[in-house]
Amino acid sequence: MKEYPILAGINHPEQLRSLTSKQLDDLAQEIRDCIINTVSQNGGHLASNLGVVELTLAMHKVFSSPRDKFIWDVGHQCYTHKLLTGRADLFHTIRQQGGLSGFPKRDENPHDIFNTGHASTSISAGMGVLAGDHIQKRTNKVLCVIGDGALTGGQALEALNFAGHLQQDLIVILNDNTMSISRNVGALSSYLSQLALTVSYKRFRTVVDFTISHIPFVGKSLLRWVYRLKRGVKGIVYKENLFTDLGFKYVGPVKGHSIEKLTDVLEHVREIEGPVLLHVLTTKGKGYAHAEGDPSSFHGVGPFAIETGKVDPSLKADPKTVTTTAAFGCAILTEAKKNDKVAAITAAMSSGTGLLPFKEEFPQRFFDVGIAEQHALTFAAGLAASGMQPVVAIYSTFMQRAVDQLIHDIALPGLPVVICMDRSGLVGDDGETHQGIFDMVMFRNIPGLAFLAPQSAREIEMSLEWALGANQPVLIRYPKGATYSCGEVQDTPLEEGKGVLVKKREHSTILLISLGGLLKEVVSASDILDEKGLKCDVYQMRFIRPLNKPALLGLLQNYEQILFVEEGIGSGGMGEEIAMILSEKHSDILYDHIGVPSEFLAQATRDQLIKQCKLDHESIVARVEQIQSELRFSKVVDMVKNDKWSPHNI
Ligand SMILES: Cc1ncc(C[n+]2csc(CCOP(=O)(O)OP(=O)(O)O)c2C)c(N)n1
Ligand SMILES: CC(=O)[C@@H](O)[C@H](O)COP(=O)(O)O
Ligand SMILES: [Mg+2]
Repeated sequence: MKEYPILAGINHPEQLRSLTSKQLDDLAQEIRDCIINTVSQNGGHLASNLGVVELTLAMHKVFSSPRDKFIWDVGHQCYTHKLLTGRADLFHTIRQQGGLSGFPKRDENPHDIFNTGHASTSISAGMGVLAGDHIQKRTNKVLCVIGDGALTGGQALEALNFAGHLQQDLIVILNDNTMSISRNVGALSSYLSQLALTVSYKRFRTVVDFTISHIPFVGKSLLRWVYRLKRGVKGIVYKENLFTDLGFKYVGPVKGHSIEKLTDVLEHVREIEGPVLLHVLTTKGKGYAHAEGDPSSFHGVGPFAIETGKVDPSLKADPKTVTTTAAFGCAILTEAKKNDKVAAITAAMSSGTGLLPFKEEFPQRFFDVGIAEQHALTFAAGLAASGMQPVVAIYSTFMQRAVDQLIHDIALPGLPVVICMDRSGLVGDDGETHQGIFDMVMFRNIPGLAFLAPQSAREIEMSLEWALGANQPVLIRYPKGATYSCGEVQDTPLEEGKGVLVKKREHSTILLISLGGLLKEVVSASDILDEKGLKCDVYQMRFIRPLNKPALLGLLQNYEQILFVEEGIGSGGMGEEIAMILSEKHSDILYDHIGVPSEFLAQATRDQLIKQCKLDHESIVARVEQIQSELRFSKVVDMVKNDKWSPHNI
């Protein structure tokens, strides 16, 4: 911390109160440098964090955290808050295994009042905390910081509705940088831009006030006329707006990069009774030219070189590697070229889900609905009801938002909506909130829904083609990162309910079954086992539902031992279903299954998490060997029991 002398002296945010204005500005610069340096090494949400340095400093100066409670929507902008609340020393560990989380976490620090990661929850949570504090006769303040992107989420609007009704002293700070991950979209976003124009209006008014009012005789009436004209021309409502209509007091818009100004405004806001919305205008990426110039690319980044803003060449993926995201982006383009009914929908994740090429080529059939997963699914259902073939591209973790829409609006009426879930399985450094490990246990038993799990680029292509021809709801899940293929055998055409035997060895008695994004680990394990003299085959499940049970049983009966490996929660997962299918017919086959433990998994790299969950190739080998030795042991016991013991018999 030597390079950040002021920051190093801050152990508690109260200390900010003794700093001069100049020291606070210097501290803001130190914090920016610290965030840029750390994120350039660990990766993280750079642009969003750089945008709220001054706002966070002013909040901590005016209010008394943790007595006053700060709730950060999404939570990806909490780095300055972490740095000011006794975590500066550990900041270099952010988003790393065993280190600080990239999001607020209650069990990490008492200043983290509420865990976040998924968008649009802060106002609901803040209302709950405030109502609870009120009942318990506490007099603290509750502040929710929500971005213009997160405000597009339905839950945020439900909460505004409730806050306006309850009329408790909630402070909502709207951090408006006109950006979601990509440029923010929707009527609300346009409305906020209109509202933001009142800043220039106010400045204009000050100048006009002074000059016109000094004109003899006509000055005052001319001034009134100019105000009217200005309002009329830009359609600006100066005081009343959507928020005041909902029962909030509205303050702003305020420029968000002067600590002094923000401090003044927050001191004023602190005294207001009833719910208040402070509208702050910030620049995403503020203070780092590369991020200001391209805030989308610097929203969430991996390690990069500070000078150039580019990824360190030594860390770049092999250019031949095709990611699952790119494979899907390519596949949907191919389908859309063949079929003009194919439409694509994203909930504010056009870049992350690989839909940018589609958006470019078919803008009429592309819909970014904002951070609104529930709406995305029911909107897709509506498109399907009108005869279109909608494809929703979404992260597995965000599908959790839309379970009822999937069941009630899509599966129940059997509407042909295809849902492509990227980042299914272990995602890594975003941690608990973003792991895509629940989708299989949540969705594998929904009637009428087909569910596929491709691995290679060709399989992603075939799965989408199959789904669009199936005339039923279909879910397709694929992992984060590179596609994986065992070669030509994996290009075998897709057959409903069946997988593919990707490794076949002579006289093998062991079968490894892979489901999800772990085929590479499973194949490596089989190679190691083969070298050790344990012959095993590898089967890749392509369908989670429907399953062709006779075909599956026909395959399974050829083996003495089967190990099922899935990248999803093991308890209640497919491994258990296979156990049941097998036990009905072949209870003599030794069967075991491994999956992700039923736990919330904190941040680490994807590879570290695979190891931690004992799903890596070494752990798979160890598991097979352990079962083999148990098998040998039970054979010996049987022989001894039957008086047939001989070392040559095992
Ligand atoms: C439910 C949900 N959907 C999608 C996301 C992915 N996501 C994270 S941040 C973000 C944009 C947020 O924009 P905004 O609230 O304006 O914050 P900014 O990054 O501009 O500071 C999105 C879409 C998420 N975290 N949660
Ligand atoms: C905070 C958030 O939800 C997103 O920014 C998410 O971190 C994106 O993940 P990817 O980097 O995998 O697209
Ligand atoms: Mg924003």
